Order: sequence, then structure tokens, then C-alpha cells
Amino acid sequence: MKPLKVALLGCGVVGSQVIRLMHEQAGDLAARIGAPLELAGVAVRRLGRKRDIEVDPALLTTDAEALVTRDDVDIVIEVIGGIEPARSLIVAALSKGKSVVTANKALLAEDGATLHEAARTGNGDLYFEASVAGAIPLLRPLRESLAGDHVKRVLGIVNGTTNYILDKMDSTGASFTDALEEAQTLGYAEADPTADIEGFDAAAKAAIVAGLAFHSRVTAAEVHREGITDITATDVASAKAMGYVIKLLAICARSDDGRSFGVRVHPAMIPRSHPLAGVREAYNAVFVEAESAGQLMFYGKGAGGAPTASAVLGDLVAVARNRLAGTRGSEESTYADLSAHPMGETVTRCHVALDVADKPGVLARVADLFAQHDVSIQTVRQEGHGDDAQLVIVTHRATDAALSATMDGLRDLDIVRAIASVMRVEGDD
Ligand SMILES: NC(=O)C1=CN([C@@H]2O[C@H](COP(=O)(O)OP(=O)(O)OC[C@H]3O[C@@H](n4cnc5c(N)ncnc54)[C@H](OP(=O)(O)O)[C@@H]3O)[C@@H](O)[C@H]2O)C=CC1
Ligand SMILES: N[C@@H](CC=O)C(=O)O
Repeated sequence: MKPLKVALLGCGVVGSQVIRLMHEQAGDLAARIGAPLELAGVAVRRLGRKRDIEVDPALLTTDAEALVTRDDVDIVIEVIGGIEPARSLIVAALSKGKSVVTANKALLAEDGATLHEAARTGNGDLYFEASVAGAIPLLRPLRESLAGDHVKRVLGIVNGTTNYILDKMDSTGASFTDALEEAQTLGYAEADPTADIEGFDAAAKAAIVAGLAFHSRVTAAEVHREGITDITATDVASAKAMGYVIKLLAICARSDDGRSFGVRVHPAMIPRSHPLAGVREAYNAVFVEAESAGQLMFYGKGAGGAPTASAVLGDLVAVARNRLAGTRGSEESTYADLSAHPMGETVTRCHVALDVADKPGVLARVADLFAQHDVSIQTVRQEGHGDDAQLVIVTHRATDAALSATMDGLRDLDIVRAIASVMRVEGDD
């Protein structure tokens, strides 16, 4: 059988593992696909760079454009990352009728529409399972297995680097900087870790997930995003003392009336008894709640070369089979009449620690301010005395707009010296 020729764009953390797996499992892959795969070329930025895998120098090139448009190339795997030149290269490949497998969540979340359109007009496949949650099969279940259900909510840990950092801070008391350095050494962090720690990476993944879950087109710009850079060892320790753990969560949820959905990424306190609390190191876990299926949970390695390459290879097999069968995978489904609502309409609970004056009547005035904004208090604790006097409050569910207005009001109260910490609470309602 004639081999299917594969062009690989990028030979870094993920690309080098793709080459290893293609080589080590060549026989099995050929049997599963029905034809052998052959590496046609590997595009990189620096030819002389030392790599994690030995690559035949004759395959290496810095001319990615020439590689993706070669007539003999059937499938292009893009693991360069970023917006350009990845977008132009993918569009060029799709326009020439090639199929594309990519792990590039940043690009899909910024301009997925252009890529899907190029796939449609070029009649090729665009597969991207590796773009969210590394090795975990999540997008295919959303796109295919749950296509007949009504997804209500997706809630999960989708960034390995931040989970690694928060887990190390929680379990060993490590500083943020030390934990980040370890995550970088282990190959979890993006080339620029800002994408991880400021929540951009998780926001891109949330946009992709929300698009599939709600059959809508969602871009990263529509995702409310907060990172973990402001979280201190003290925040982690006090959450721990109260029986909570801090996680960076991605939450895609339909509104109560079902007419819109919210997509957000932010740190949140979750009870230690919650299944997501036990997700350690760089592992990811995602809950999906669908009307008929009920609750489903996906768990596994969300980052790293080999786990991500596993998802890339799964897509490679799928698009290769499609090419041999002369067919394409399912189209992007963007038929739902739903759109993302602003963060202010999202309903959440909140944990607030206030440094307050040690005077009689403080609690009553603070409680009155919450009531003015229709935010009801679930629990309140008074701690410390004098300069250490604090009120620790957990609210019932309220809109984010009402919670923000309450925080603004608290800042103006003369008896509140400072808002020591404020964090959303998820998973115990
Ligand atoms: N690392 C991970 O755990 C995961 C990564 N991903 C995604 O996978 C993709 C790749 O990530 P990763 O492997 O970590 O990234 P790396 O930075 O390790 O590798 C990027 C590769 O792209 C090459 N490259 C960069 N610019 C160009 C260019 N202009 N032309 C040709 N080649 C170029 C680099 O070449 P050179 O080697 O010469 O510098 C390098 O080989 C990204 O989209 C990322 O978001 C998804 C899930 C997990
Ligand atoms: N930097 C990302 C890699 C996978 O997407 C992460 O840490 O999850």
C-alpha cells in the first residue's frame, strides 16, 4: 500500500514525541490505518538545535511553507504553537486539500473560524484533540459521543502548569516561583509561562470546550479570565486550614434559563472532599454534566510531550483513515442560537476576608452592606483582635455584578481597613 506522507511542523516538547511514537509504533499504526505513514519532513526554526530525538538531517527544514504545500504531502501536523506562522501554514495546507492535526489551542481560540472555513473549502480534516487537556479524550466525546445530549456544564482543571504550582504550594508550602521553575523544567509550561499563570492557556481551552459543548463559536476574548499570580502562600494555607483547596478552574455553564452561557477561568476554593481537589501535580480533570448522561468525569495527564503526542497520534490515525476512505470527519457544529453572557450575569459564591476595625457594630454594618446588594451571607466568622481583627464571610450564590458592587461598597466603609482576600467558591452548593 502507498504510504501516507506526513509533514511535521515543530520538533519541540510535543513534536519530538510525535516522531518517537510514529517511529516506535510504525507497524501498529500501519495496521490500524491500513497504510504505512511516512515522515515527509520536519519544519523547525533552528536547524542546528540539540533535540530530544534524533532526526534524519535530510528531513529537517526551515522552509515550513514549502513543506506544507508539497504535492506529495497528505497530512500536516502543526505543533509549533502561537498565531503566526501557524495560522498561515495550516490554512495553506488545508487550501491544498491536506488534512491537519494541531495542538494549537491559542490559534483555535483566537481564529478557529478561519481554520474551519479552510478545512471546509479544501475538503480536508481539521482535528485538534491535543489542544485541550493533553492526553485526555475530551473533545471527541463532546463532539461525537454527546452530540445527541444537552450539555449543561463543563467544569475542570485544564492547565497542568498551574495545577502543578498550586498543588506544590499546597502540599509542600513551596513558593510560587520555585513551583513554576519545576513545572518549566518538566516541560509542562508554555514557552512563555505567562500564558499558563495568567490563565490565557486555560481560557483558550475553555473557549474550545464551550464551542463544542454548546454548538456555538466562542473565542478567547469572550472568556472571563483571571490567573494565579496574585495567590500567595498565605491564601493557600488559609484555604487549607478551612478545609478548602485552591484550583484554577475553567467553567462553561448554561444560564439557568438556558438562553445563554458563561465561560470563565479563575482560581476558586473547592472543598477538599470534592473530586477535583484530589487532582494532583500536572494532572487535569474535567466534569461534564449533560441532561441525559448525567455527570461524567475525564481525568488524566493534561500536559507534557508524550501525553500530548498520544492525542496527536490518535487524531493522526483518524484523519489517515478518513483520507483512505475518501471521507471527512464531522463538521464544526455552530447551529445553536446561544451566545456567551457577560461575567456580571454569572452566578457564583464568594469567600471574603476583611481586615476590620475592632469596634462594636462592625458585623452589623458589614452585613447591612451585603444585604443592600442582595448578597446573602451563608457563614460569617469573627477572628483576632485589635490590628488583627478580621471578618471571614462566605456568601450564598449571587451574580458576579452584585458581588463586585459589594466589594466596591466594602472598600468605601470606614470600618473596613482592607479586603485581605476575595475568592470564588465552587463545588459545595
Ligand atoms: N507542551 C505541552 O505540554 C503541550 C503543548 N501543546 C501545544 O503544542 C504546541 C507545541 O508545544 P511545544 O512542543 O511545547 O512547543 P515547543 O516550544 O517545545 O516547540 C515548538 C517547535 O516549533 C518550532 N518552531 C517555532 N517557530 C517556528 C517556525 N516559524 N517555523 C518552523 N518551526 C518553528 C521550534 O523550532 P526549534 O526547535 O528549532 O526552536 C520547536 O521545534 C503548542 O501549540 C502548545 O500549546 C498542547 C498541549 C500540551
Ligand atoms: N502549558 C499547558 C500545556 C498543555 O496544554 C499546561 O500546562 O497545561
